[in-house]
Amino acid sequence: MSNSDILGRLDAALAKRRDGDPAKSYTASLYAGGVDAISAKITEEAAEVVEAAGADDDEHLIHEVADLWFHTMVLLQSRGLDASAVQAELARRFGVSGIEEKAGRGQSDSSAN
Ligand SMILES: N=c1c2ncn([C@@H]3O[C@H](COP(=O)(O)OP(=O)(O)OP(=O)(O)O)[C@@H](O)[C@H]3O)c2ncn1[C@@H]1O[C@H](COP(=O)(O)O)[C@@H](O)[C@H]1O
Repeated sequence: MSNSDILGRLDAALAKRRDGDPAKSYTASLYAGGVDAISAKITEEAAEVVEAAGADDDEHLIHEVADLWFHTMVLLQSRGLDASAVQAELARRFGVSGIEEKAGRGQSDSSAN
């Protein structure tokens, strides 16, 4: 399958699972567990990414990052959001140095560290 706009197509599939049967759809079972259950899964997947980062197996690392992305997309969907919102935020940040952006935060947020 082409990977063109895969995040958009996956989001459409995840949205359709909102009324899905948890016994037949893994995504529906995640929604049924609520934000706490989805977040716990994200913590687990993030740890698997970190573990894979320490090994010399690129395919395994890609597999684990895909699992993490998938579960964060389910979390966004559970809040009525989708990947396009994150893509828009990354686009907004694009070309802005992370160091400059963080320094600029202090002008409007005195609690920034
Ligand atoms: N992209 C995914 C996707 N990525 C990961 N997963 C599931 O996420 C779970 C990951 O949990 P685990 O880490 O415990 O799984 P694991 O196999 O033990 O993995 P490792 O521990 O070995 O890393 C597995 O059940 C995977 O099948 C996904 N499940 C579904 N999708 C997409 O979502 C669509 C809807 O899926 P259903 O809701 O299941 O119909 C599918 O058509 C896919 O496009």
